[in-house]
Amino acid sequence: MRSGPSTTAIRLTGINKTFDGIPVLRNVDCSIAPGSVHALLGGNGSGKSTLLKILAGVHPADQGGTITIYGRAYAAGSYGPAIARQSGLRFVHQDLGLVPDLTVSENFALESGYPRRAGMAISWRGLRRSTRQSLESAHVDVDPQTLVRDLRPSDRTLVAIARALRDSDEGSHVTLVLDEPTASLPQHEAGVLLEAIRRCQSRGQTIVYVSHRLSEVLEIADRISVLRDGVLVAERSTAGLDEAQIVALMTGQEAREPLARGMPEADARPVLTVSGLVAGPLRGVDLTVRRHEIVGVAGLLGSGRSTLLRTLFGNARMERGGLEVDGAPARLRSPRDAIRRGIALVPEDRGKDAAFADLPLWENVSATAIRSYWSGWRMARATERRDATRLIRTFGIRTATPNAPFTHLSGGNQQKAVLARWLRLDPRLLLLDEPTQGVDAMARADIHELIREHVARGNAALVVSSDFEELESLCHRVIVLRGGSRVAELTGPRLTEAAIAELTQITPKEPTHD
Ligand SMILES: Nc1ncnc2c1ncn2[C@@H]1O[C@H](COP(=O)(O)OP(=O)(O)OP(=O)(O)O)[C@@H](O)[C@H]1O
Repeated sequence: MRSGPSTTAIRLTGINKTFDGIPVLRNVDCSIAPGSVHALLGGNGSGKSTLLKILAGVHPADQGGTITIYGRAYAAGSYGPAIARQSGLRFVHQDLGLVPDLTVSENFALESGYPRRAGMAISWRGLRRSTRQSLESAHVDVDPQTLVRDLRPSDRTLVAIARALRDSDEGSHVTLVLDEPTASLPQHEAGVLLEAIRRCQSRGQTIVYVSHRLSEVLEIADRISVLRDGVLVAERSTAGLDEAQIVALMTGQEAREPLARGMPEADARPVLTVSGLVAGPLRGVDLTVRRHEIVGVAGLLGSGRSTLLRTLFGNARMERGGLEVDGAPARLRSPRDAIRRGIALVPEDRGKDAAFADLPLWENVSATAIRSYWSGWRMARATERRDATRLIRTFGIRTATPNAPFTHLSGGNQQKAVLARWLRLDPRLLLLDEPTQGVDAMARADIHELIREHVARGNAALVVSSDFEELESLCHRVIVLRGGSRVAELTGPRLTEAAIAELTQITPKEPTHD
């Protein structure tokens, strides 16, 4: 740890934030020690991102609080992005802000500008050199000439970190703030990132870090601060803490036991039978999903896992193969065909693919059922709204009002809303792509329970997830895809997180896109 006069890197005192008259952060006091890894935890919607945005100067806090960085105090109301930057704060947000079709150096130049030679021509060599230096000093082993889209996911995050740290001088006070850096990474790639965080810490940098992966937090963080409904309810060392204690801090209640994974009958009728499916990267995949069954699909990026779901939802062209739904041959040429056959898809990117971002929450929940409110000459809007409001309650979606725009909901609540919308159609086959990415431990348990209840009613689910722990705890069976082929199936005692991780990774080099 660096020696210096200040025993606190960042101190927040009396921070309040109100959106449209609704308090989101209430009198938050929080201290972060220099050279520590400090995790900011809390359920979906508890106020973590809002607090980080206040620290970045993106959202102004309400008048009255103070932000102190290495001994310099700023009134929260007059704090802004320039002060954050001058004070050595560097942010990496979840959507890394990298342009996939530009090279790593060009992405660096987007923020720092292009170096110029005399005569004002861009010095491409100078740009590559300075980018290489920044990557080397952050120990990131990536060629500056590579296109960002060709990098593996953990390298993209490392590049974003190196870019954030690029002009931070040795010995200066730097605080790296990471908002859910491992949320979209498969477990083995998350490990690479945690290593990078440890290296930053060993160089004396302070790291503030938001994550829902509690095992990871216990592995890497020195201290945690826990927000519950906008109030900071605990700040303590991770020494001696376990996951159940953290969940109890986040919820104010004892941790719940997960529901048992009931086994489907071996001779249950197939809901879906796929034979010899060829589509995009998929090279002849066979698959059966039965009533009462949750089947997981594991594979690295490029294995074909998302193409499989898209094809089954009529969103990607099936080049060859056979498909049966409930024992009858099916041709799924569009999502409409799929929905008619009782198939629903909850996609991975709920912001882009799944939601009507500007519409209120209740209309988003209602979107799949609009026709049932059309009575020939007018829409029964009041009934529609009342039903949606009931669903919002049943699904435990936390919102101040059903009228809130979808984008104002926190990540986990957005995911529950999208799930609510599809489950109300009672689909025979529910397709889920990364169902709990960015979702807190409690909402994750709720979502798993909703999926289990749905299949218990005689339906089936097919789940793609990079979170192998999720596949182990949720699924009855997991198939492993590699390079477009099905290479293994795990059931019973062989279905473990470790076995899935090993089987997905055997080939070292695979394309990076589905
Ligand atoms: N721009 C906004 N306008 C109105 N309300 C907002 C806005 N941004 C966030 N909120 C509300 O503030 C509360 C806190 O949201 P925030 O995104 O900080 O939660 P979070 O702890 O980061 O959640 P998650 O873990 O799901 O990302 C939520 O109720 C959210 O709906």
